[in-house]
Amino acid sequence: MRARPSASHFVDGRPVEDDAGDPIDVIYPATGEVVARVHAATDAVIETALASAARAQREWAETDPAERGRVLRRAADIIRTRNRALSELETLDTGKPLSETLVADASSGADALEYFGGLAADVTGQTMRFGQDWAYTIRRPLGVCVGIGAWNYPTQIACWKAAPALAAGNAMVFKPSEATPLCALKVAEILVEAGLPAGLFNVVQGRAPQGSALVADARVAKVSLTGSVPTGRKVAAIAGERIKSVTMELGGKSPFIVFPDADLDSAVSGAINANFYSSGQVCSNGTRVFVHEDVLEEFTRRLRVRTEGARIGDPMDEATDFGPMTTEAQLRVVERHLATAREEGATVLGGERLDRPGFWITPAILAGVRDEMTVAREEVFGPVLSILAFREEGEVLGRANATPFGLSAGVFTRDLARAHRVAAALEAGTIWINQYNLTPAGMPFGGSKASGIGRENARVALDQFTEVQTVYVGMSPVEAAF
Ligand SMILES: NC(=O)c1ccc[n+]([C@@H]2O[C@H](COP(=O)([O-])OP(=O)(O)OC[C@H]3O[C@@H](n4cnc5c(N)ncnc54)[C@H](O)[C@@H]3O)[C@@H](O)[C@H]2O)c1
Repeated sequence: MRARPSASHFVDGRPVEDDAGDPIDVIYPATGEVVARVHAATDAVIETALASAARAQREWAETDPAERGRVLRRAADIIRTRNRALSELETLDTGKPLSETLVADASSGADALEYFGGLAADVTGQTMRFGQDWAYTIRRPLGVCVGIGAWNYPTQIACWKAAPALAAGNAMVFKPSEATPLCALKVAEILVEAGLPAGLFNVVQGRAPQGSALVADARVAKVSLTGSVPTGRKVAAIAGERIKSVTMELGGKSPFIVFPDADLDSAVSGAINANFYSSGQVCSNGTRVFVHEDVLEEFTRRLRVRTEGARIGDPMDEATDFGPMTTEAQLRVVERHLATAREEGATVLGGERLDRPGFWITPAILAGVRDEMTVAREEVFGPVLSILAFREEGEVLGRANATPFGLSAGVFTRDLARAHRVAAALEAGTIWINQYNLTPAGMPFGGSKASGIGRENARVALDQFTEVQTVYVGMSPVEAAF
C-alpha cells in the first residue's frame, strides 16, 4: 500500500519538492510498511512559504469577508464529497480504523470550515460613548500565523487551525507532525480548489527545527500548536521572547468521575470512548476513571466484558473498531507505563503486545490504581484506562484537581445539582456531563493550567485570530494646559 503525495510541501498554491531536506518516511502503523517518503523543509522552502503567505495575506485581509466565507464553505463541501478517500488517507497516516476516520476526521475538518465560513462575515467591533466623544473598535487579522500539529488528528488539526485563521483574514503556514505528514497536504489542495488564493495556506514538512524556525520568524504574528506540554513550553518561550500571541493545545490527565447514581452502561460507554477511541491517542481522554466504591465492582465487570469485545484488526476493514498505535515510539511509551504501573502495584488487565507486524497493543484496564502512581500522574497517550476508587464528592474533587494538567473532565450522575456543582469545581477547560469527548465546531475547546492557553473552535477562536484596534473620536476642540 502506498500513499504517494505529489510532493512533500504545498507552497504558494502548488505542490513543491526539495529533496535536499532530510527524508521522513511515512509508516503505515498497521503493518510497519513505508508507504511514502517526504522531505523536511529546507530553509528555501520555509522562506518561500512565509514570503508567499505575507504577500497573499495583505490582499486576503481586504477581501470581502463574505467571499472568504464562501471559499471555506466550498472547501467543506469538497471534503464531504471526498470523505471516503480522505478517511482512507487518514487511516494510512495514523492507523486509526476506518470506522472512526469515516465519521470523525475529514468530516470534523469540514464542520470547522463550514462553521467559520458562516461566521466570516460577522467579525464585528464595538462602539462606546464618552460624553460627546466616542470610540469604536475594529477586529483586524493578525497577519501570518503558524500552525503546528500533533499526529493523532492530522486532518482535523489542520482544519481547526486553518478555518478560523483564514475566516478572519490571516494566512497560515502549517507544519504537520513528522509522523503523519500526508493529510494536511490534501487540505491545502482542496482549499485552493475551492478558490483560496495561492499562498494563504501553505504546508511545510519537518520536525522540531523546522517548527521552531517558523515560530521565530519575524513575519509570523501568531502560533497555534497542538502537541505535548514540553513542546508547548519550548514553542511558547520562542513566541514569548518575540511577543507573539499563542494558542496552545497541549496534553492532559483528565478525570472521569462516576457517581453511584449514574446510568452505569452509559458511564461504561463514556469510559470506553474516553480511553480507547483512536487507541487512546486523544489529548482530552479521561484516563483517571474515579468510580464510587458502591458501583466499583459492577462498573469494572461491565467495562471488562465490553472491552474484551473490541474488534481489533485491519483498520481498513469497517468492522474493526480498535487499531494499532500510530508510532513505534508511542507503543514503547505505553509498554513502559504498563511495566511501571505493575511495579507500583496496579493490576493490569489486557495491554498485551500482539505478535504481528505494526504497532499493536490491546486495550489495558488498570485496577487498584492510587493517586501517587506514575500512571495516575503522567499522560500516557495510549489505550490505558486507570480505575481509582472514591467515597465522597469533596474527596474526589480534590483528587481530580490535584494535577498540573487541566484539559478536560467528565461527570456521570443523574443528580442535576451535583452534575453542575461538580462541573463548576473542576479545574478543566472542557467538561462533559453524561457524555465524553464530543467536540462540535460551535463549542470552545481547550485547556487550563499546563494543558494550554486559548481555545479552538466557536467564536472565541475567531477572536483569538484577530486583534482589537481602537479608534477614539474627539468631537470638541482640544484643550491644553499651555
Ligand atoms: N489539546 C489538544 O487539543 C491536543 C490534541 C492532540 C494532541 N495533543 C497532545 O499532543 C501530544 C501528542 O502529539 P505529539 O507527540 O505529536 O506532540 P509533540 O509535542 O511531540 O509534537 C507536536 C508538534 O510539535 C512539533 N515540535 C516538536 N518540537 C518542537 C519545537 N521545539 N519547536 C517547534 N515545533 C516542535 C512536532 O514536530 C509536531 O509537529 C500529546 O501530549 C497530546 O495530549 C493535544
